[in-house]
Formats: sequence, structure tokens, C-alpha cells
Amino acid sequence: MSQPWEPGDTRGPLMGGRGGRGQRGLGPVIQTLNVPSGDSVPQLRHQSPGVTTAVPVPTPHGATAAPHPTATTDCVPTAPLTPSPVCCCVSPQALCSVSPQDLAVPNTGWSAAMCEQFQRLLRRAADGSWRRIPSYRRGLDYLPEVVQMAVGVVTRPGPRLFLRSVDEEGAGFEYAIFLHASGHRTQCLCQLGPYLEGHHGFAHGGAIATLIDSTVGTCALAVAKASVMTAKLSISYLAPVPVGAVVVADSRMERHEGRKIFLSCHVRDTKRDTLYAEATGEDMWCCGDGAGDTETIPQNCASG
Ligand SMILES: CCCCCCCCCCCCCC(=O)SCCNC(=O)CCNC(=O)[C@H](O)C(C)(C)COP(=O)(O)OP(=O)(O)OC[C@H]1O[C@@H](n2cnc3c(N)ncnc32)[C@H](O)[C@@H]1OP(=O)(O)O
Repeated sequence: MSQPWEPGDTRGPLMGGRGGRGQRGLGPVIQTLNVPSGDSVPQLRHQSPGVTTAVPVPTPHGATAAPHPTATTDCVPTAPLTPSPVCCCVSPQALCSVSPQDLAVPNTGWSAAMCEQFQRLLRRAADGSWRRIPSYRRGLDYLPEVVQMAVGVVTRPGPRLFLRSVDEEGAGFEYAIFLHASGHRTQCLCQLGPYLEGHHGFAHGGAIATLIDSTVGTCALAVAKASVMTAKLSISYLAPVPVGAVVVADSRMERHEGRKIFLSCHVRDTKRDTLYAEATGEDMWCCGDGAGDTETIPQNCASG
């Protein structure tokens, strides 16, 4: 029988950056899950693409919250926009790493079901038990000030998060990840668009794996508060996911031993009637020896 989504873990919050030790080969990777509180409730307004929409989106990086235009014109790069031919589908917004646009909010590609579930999860988050994690196009966008200091303002198109590789709203992954206050559980609300098709009418297994890996990986980042890599991911595909379906990937840390964080993940429809996939994963801190509890884990491994 269906059960509503409820937080199952009420351990105390574990978020926040820490000092560092030990360098290990990952270069300028994102070291901490620098997730600003994303609790304000965006007002859903469906408008045609290109129209500036006043959506009170939480501002990343602790800056003063202000309405963020959703149009692609709020970023003024310091160099001419001359994307190479291979980058012809990159929007001007994607060229900016500073003041990135939070994409984990409704857009015109979200189905009614997706919007409804999103609003429900925001309402659930209102008591502080969960929070929505902002999401950007690029990994670098999570720490734009740091990037700016290191390499200057990034104005050229570059790498993107795999889940944000499709510009067309509703065509690829549309998602928002929520983090439980314990820091040990993540839920990703996701609409799997038509560009993710595998067998006709159904989402590609690799797309499901990507959804799971990202949900699990975000949970591991929240636990580790340091660089982590997926070392192992085992997925049982139990039912095909129709293209366009809205699903919830629910991941939690089961335990951690040394450098390994063991996690589980279940992908279900929003009514919890169908279990599409279940998975177990092992993420590893990228340096240090790990620890018996999260108060003494390796910290900020790549900062030396
Ligand atoms: C805020 C920021 C947000 C950013 C954006 C959010 C995005 C959302 C998130 C996106 C998420 C995207 C996520 C992604 O896409 S992550 C990308 C996919 N993953 C990788 O590319 C990982 C590649 N592998 C490695 O880098 C290394 O092999 C790692 C780091 C995993 C270990 O290499 P390392 O050299 O450090 O280890 P070691 O050899 O000294 O062995 C140490 C111990 O570990 C055991 N072991 C080793 N390997 C495995 C294994 N595979 N399974 C099980 N166990 C393993 C080994 O037996 C030994 O155990 P013991 O003998 O001590 O008992």
C-alpha cells in the first residue's frame, strides 16, 4: 500500500565545511557540499521560454536572496559570446560560472505531476526537516567565488553536469534534490524526458543509473563533506520507467567503514506504487583513512 514520503532519519545536521589535509590527485574538485539553504518556495509560473520571470529563487552561496530572472539574459560575460560550432546549442547563461542560475526550480518543461510533487516536497521541507539543494549547470558553479579567484571569470562554454547537459526544458533530466536534516539521506524528484529514451517509450537504463548515482553521490557528499567518488554501484532494474514519468530516487547512508560510505537507493513512482529500481552503492573518500564516525572523517581532502 502506498505510503507518503516521510523523513525517516532524524539525526542531527552534519553540514558545513571544515579544514583540510592531504592532497590526492583530484585537482580542483568540489570539496564540500556547499549547499545554501534553499528553503524558500518558488512561485510556480509557467511562461513561454525567453520571458523574464520573477521567481523568488534562493540565492546561492549565502548572498542576500533576491528574485532571480529565469531568462538567459541575466549574465553578462566579459568576453564576446562566440561559441565554437560544436557548442552551438550552449545558451548564453551556460557560459557564466559566476552568479549561476539555480535550475532546481520549475520551468516550462515540468509536467503538472512534477510541479505538484515539487510543491509537496517544499511544503514538507517547511519545518526544516528537509531542504532543497540548488542545482547548477556545472560543477564549478557550486563554488563560483573560488573559481573566480583561481581562474578568473569563466566565460567560455565548458563542462557541465551530465544531468544538466540538455538545454531544452523538459527534454532531459528535470530534477530537484532534497537533503534531509540528518545529512544522511537525499531524495531526488525527477522527470525523465524524451531525450532519455532507451527502448521505445521507456527511459534508458543509463539514465536511471545516472539519476541513482547522482542521488547517492549527493548523499555521500553530504556525509563526507569532502571529495568522494563512486567506487561501486549495483542496480536492479525492476520495472521499466515510462518516458516522461516523474519518479523519486530515495537514497540513504547505511553505514560507513574507513573510507567507504555504503548507501542504498530506491526509485519509485511518486505514489510509491511501483518500485522501478533498487541499488546499493559504495562511495569512497578520496583521501585519508576514513573513520569510525562522521565527526572524525577525512576533511577537505584536496586542499592540502
Ligand atoms: C557541492 C558540490 C556538488 C557537485 C555536483 C553534485 C553532483 C552530484 C553527484 C554526482 C555524483 C557522480 C559520481 C560519479 O560519477 S564518480 C565517477 C565514477 N567513479 C569513478 O570514476 C571512480 C574511479 N575510481 C577511483 O577513483 C578509485 O578506484 C577509488 C577512489 C574508488 C579508490 O581508489 P584508491 O586508490 O583510493 O583505493 P585503493 O586502491 O587504495 O583501495 C582502498 C580500499 O578500497 C577498496 N576499493 C577500491 N576500489 C574499490 C571499488 N571500486 N569497489 C569496492 N572497493 C574498492 C580496496 O579494495 C581497498 O580496500 P581494503 O583492501 O583497504 O579493504
